[in-house]
Amino acid sequence: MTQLLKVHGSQNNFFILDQTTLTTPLTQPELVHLAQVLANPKTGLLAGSDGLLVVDRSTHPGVLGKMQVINADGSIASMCGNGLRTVARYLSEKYQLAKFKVETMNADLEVRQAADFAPGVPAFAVEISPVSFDLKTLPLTNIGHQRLLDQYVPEFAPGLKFSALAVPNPHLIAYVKQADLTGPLLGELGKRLNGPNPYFTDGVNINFAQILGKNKLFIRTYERGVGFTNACGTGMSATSLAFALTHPDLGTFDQEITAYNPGGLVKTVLRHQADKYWIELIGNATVTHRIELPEASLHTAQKLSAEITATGEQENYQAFVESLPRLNSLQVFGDPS
Ligand SMILES: N[C@@H](CCC[C@H](N)C(=O)O)C(=O)O
Repeated sequence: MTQLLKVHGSQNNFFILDQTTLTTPLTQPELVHLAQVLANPKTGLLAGSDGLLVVDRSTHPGVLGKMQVINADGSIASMCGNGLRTVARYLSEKYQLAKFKVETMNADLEVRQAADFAPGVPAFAVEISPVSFDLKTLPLTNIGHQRLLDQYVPEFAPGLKFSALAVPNPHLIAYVKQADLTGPLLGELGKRLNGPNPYFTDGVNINFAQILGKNKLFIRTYERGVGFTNACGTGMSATSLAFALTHPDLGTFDQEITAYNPGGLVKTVLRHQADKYWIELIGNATVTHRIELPEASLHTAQKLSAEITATGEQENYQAFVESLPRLNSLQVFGDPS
């Protein structure tokens, strides 16, 4: 029998599979197929997920493990901030370490255990980097700019100013009024820029943020490869950085920014050294279920008959979100699993 974990960061839900525990590790096509099956609310376990986080050994010196991110549609992402916190917790418990590095597609990133967010709500802090404003790295083409920071792009939506950056996965950001945060525009733009289009040829994560005050945002994300999620860790990191650069009176470096999202909240801390930016993302790393199933069924992703045990952590998480201020109709207070 093999164990999968169902986890979340701000109710951005994932399964974790540790390839090192298998007699025969899954091939890459098997992993992609498994991710699609597990994520699907009909074929998956526990109402599906936003993706699969694959843990493996790292060959890099001084790095404890490796994370691969597979989106719900089977596409591969270079990073996942909420997911990295949960992988950090998994590796921290496996190796009894509180601070270490995890290999991701483009960088070995620092992670550390943080103070619990609330009773029974463990939290981790993870490094989000490298950051790039060069539109070639997203890629974003055919808009006549090399960088996009708080500029009107009528091709995307008239009347909104956009910023774009890679952290290193691609993000498009707009600061909006509450009507646009909850209205249909984000979904329409998300579908358009993640289908065949001349601008984001590899798709993009789109973040609409409402400015709530000094160092305070509410962020809703339409994710590439997924659709609407309860939260996107890299999205909240990128949106916090763009906030401080475009609204320096309201967003500050080296201080905590609170980023509310439909699934809860995270804290971000923006850092800038020489010409380099990076972000510390701090938030819950919750394990909701432990799932035992035969290794063979993982290879085929068929007949996923599993023994599922709830950990009880979701009740603690729900008590935490219930204590948050009611900000809008997007907030998820029910049980997502
Ligand atoms: N939910 C994630 C981001 C996952 C990857 C994204 N969909 C992409 O394709 O870039 C996060 O918490 O950062």
